[in-house]
Amino acid sequence: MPKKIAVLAGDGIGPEIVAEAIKVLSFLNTNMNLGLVFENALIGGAAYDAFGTPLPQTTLNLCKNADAVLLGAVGGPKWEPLAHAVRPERGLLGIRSELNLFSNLRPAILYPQLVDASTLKPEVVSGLDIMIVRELTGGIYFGQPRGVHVAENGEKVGINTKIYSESEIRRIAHSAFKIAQKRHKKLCSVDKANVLEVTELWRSVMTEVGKEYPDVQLSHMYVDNAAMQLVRAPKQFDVIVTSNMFGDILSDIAAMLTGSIGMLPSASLDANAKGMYEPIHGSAPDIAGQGIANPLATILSVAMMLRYTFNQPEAAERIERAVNTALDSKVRTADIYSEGMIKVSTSGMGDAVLNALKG
Ligand SMILES: NC(=O)C1=CN([C@@H]2O[C@H](COP(=O)(O)OP(=O)(O)OC[C@H]3O[C@@H](n4cnc5c(N)ncnc54)[C@H](O)[C@@H]3O)[C@@H](O)[C@H]2O)C=CC1
Ligand SMILES: CC(C)CC(=O)C(=O)O
Ligand SMILES: [Mg+2]
Repeated sequence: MPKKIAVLAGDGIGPEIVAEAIKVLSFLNTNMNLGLVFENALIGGAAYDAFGTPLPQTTLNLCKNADAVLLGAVGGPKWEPLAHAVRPERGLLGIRSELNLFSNLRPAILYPQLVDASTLKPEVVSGLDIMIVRELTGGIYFGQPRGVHVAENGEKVGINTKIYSESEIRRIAHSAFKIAQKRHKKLCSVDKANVLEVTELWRSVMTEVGKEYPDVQLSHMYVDNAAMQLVRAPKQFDVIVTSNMFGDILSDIAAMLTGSIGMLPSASLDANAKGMYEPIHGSAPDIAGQGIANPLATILSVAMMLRYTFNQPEAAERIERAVNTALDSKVRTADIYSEGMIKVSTSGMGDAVLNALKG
């Protein structure tokens, strides 16, 4: 039975980086007889332009019937004048929510070849390997009420609401503890429990769930301190678990420790590890169409897909080793380039990974 992958390239650099990931995955598909089939669909601004909605029903149906989804990125200045409800980003939030992808894994690993590209000193950052577990279908990006209203005094007010139920916190807690058990057994829950009641609940549920995982050392940290600690001494962390918006922000910080936001992949999983895989960055309108975007985050997202959804650890490791080999050969896209390296385009980097895979 073939396994179907829905491919949603999206906007901006999305199509450029997804093309490289598909190049790599197609090779492995044939070489290792993985039985994968691909089907493309529109999401985000591209879908809005074609159908007037950022998440067409046909795209949603395809994703629901697929075994996994590969996504590039959505959004861009072209769609910013639109009402929020039809903006590209709502298509992304919609698909995450419709597919119940509550557990977003964002590993931040510094490849040794990129130590000089990190914003931190080598002694602070070399060997960095942390996992951010971000709750993805709740919190302030989804809470109601939302919107801009005119108050009784005639003034406009903007409203977003951060809501978490106990069950939402409990399920992301279990995801994070299970991941920590397979790593160094250290979990740091990041919240703002000193100010926000919703995260006071977050902290108490984390502590309660922690009793079921006595082998994992649980700590708590306020998000402002966590942002600071990530750039002061990031190797103190093993696994971080946090809410939707805090995880969004902290993972962009963590990305720069690895040299570039173009290096960080992600897996967004439901309760059965059916998932959507995407780089953590956006559609990078400032460099779109120039063929200079770094495709490694998307290629590494495909490795996560093979590991988490298709249970093909050997195929995943082959991709990760090939990325290592490509970096050993000194090829660098502009975002991770330094003196003495060989500057390559988006497809040049994809080719380097492909050639490494071919051995
Ligand atoms: N998952 C998604 O689809 C996301 C979508 N967005 C959307 O993307 C659009 C642009 O957002 P920004 O805030 O500019 O964030 P962004 O992540 O798209 O770009 C931030 C900076 O990082 C650079 N960058 C990003 N990916 C790169 C790559 N692979 N290689 C080299 N450089 C890269 C960009 O050139 C830019 O200078 C917005 O519409 C935003 O809403 C933002 C984040 C995630
Ligand atoms: C639409 C945004 C929530 C996307 C984003 O910034 C992310 O998921 O990292
Ligand atoms: Mg983000």
